[in-house]
Amino acid sequence: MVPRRLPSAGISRTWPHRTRLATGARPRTASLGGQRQANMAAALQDLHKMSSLSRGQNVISALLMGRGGFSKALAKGIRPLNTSSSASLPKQVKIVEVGPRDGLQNEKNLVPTEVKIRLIDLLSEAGIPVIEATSFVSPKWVPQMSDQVEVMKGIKRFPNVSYPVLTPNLKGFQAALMSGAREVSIFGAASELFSKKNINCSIDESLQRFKEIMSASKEAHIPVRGYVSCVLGCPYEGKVAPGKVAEVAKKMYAMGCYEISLGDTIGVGTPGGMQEMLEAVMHEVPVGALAVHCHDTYGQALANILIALQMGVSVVDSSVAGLGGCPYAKGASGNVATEDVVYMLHGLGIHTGVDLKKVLEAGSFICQSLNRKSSSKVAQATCKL
Ligand SMILES: CC(C)(COP(=O)([O-])OP(=O)([O-])OC[C@H]1O[C@@H](n2cnc3c(N)ncnc32)[C@H](O)[C@@H]1OP(=O)([O-])[O-])[C@@H](O)C(=O)NCCC(=O)NCCSC(=O)C[C@@](C)(O)CC(=O)[O-]
Repeated sequence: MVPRRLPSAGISRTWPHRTRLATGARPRTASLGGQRQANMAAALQDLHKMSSLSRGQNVISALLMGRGGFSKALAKGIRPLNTSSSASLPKQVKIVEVGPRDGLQNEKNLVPTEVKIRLIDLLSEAGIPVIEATSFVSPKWVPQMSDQVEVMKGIKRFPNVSYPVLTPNLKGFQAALMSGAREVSIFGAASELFSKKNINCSIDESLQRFKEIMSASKEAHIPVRGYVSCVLGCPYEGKVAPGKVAEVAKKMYAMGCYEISLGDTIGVGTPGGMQEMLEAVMHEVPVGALAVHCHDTYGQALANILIALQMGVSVVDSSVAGLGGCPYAKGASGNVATEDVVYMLHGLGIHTGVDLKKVLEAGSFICQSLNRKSSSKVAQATCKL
C-alpha cells in the first residue's frame, strides 16, 4: 500500500448542521464510521454549549445511548462534561501500541517470528513510545505467543521506547525477565466469568497471583502496568457494574501498578457508559494513572476515547491496522486502529510524537504479511490497497 497525502483532520464548525441533514434528525440510527462518530461527538459538544440544554445534561451520551436515551440520561442524572472547548483536552497523549501482542495473539495461523520482529521495529521507527511486544503466557492457552523469547531477543531496542510484555503469573514474570523484558503488564478483569475463561482463576485468586508478581518486580525494579478487562461489558456476564471496575482498578493500583488500562474487551461501550465507568474509577485511581483500551467491535472506540480524553485521560492503547481481539472473548474485533487514533489526536492539535505516515507503513507491512485489508479507516482512505 502506498500512503497518499493526508487531508486535514480538523473538526468542521459546520458539523452539527450537516449531521442533522445527513441523519434526518435521527443521529442514533445513522450508520456512522468511528472517526465520523467521534467528529459528531465533538461537534455535538459545541451544539451542547450553544443550545438551551441548560440543565447541563450530556447530550452526546444521551444521543448515543439509544431510543429514549436522553430522558434516561436525565433520570440517571448523568453529569455534564466540562468539555465545551478543546482547551480541556490534554496537550499530549501517550500511545501504547498493543498490535504485536493483542493484535497478533488472535491470529489462527502462526505469524512468523521475523514478521513480528519487523513489525515491532517499524513501530519503533514511527516514534511510538510504548510497544507491547508479546506475552509470557502458557503456549497451550495462546500458541501464537509461544515465540516470546525469540521476539524479545530479536527486536531492536530504541532508547526512548519501552517494550512491556504480559505476565499472568510468577512463572511468566521470571521468564520475561530472563528474556530481557524491562517492563511487564499484569491482566485482571472486572468480570468473574471472564477471569475464569481467560486466566483460569477467580478475580480474588488473580489478585493474589499479581501480588507475587508485584513483590518480585519491586526487587527487580521492573515497572508494572495493570489491565482491567471487561470494563464496559463481558462476553459471558453482560453488563459490568462501574463499581466493580473501580474496585478491581483500585486494588491493582494500590498494589503498585503505575498505570491502569481499562479494557473494553469486546467493544460494546458507548460514550455514556465510558463516562459513567470513568467517573466511578476516578474516585479510586488518579486520572493521571489511567489509560483506555478500546476494541472497536461496535464502531464506538474513537467516540469513547474522545470522552475519556475530555475527562482527563491522556494514555490510549491502540493496535496498528486495528488488528486483534482476545482469544477468550469470541466475536470481539480488534482494538481501535493506531492510525485512526493518531489522526484524530493530531486533528485536535494533541501532540503524540508519532509519525502517522510511518505507522501507516507499519500497518501496510503487517496487512501484506497477513494477506488482509487494514481495519484502519485512515489507512483505507489514504492508501492504494
Ligand atoms: C494463566 C494461565 C497460565 C493459567 O493456566 P493454568 O492451566 O491454570 O495454569 P497452571 O498453573 O495449572 O499450569 C498449567 C501448565 O501451563 C504452564 N504455565 C503456567 N503459567 C505459564 C506461563 N506464564 N508461561 C508458560 N507456561 C505456563 C505450566 O507450567 C503447566 O505446564 P504443564 O505442566 O502442563 O506442561 C493461563 O490461563 C494463561 O496462560 N492464560 C493467558 C490467556 C491470555 O493470554 N489471554 C489473552 C490476553 S488478555 C487480553 O487480551 C485482554 C487485554 C489485556 O488485551 C485487555 C482487554 O482487551 O480487555
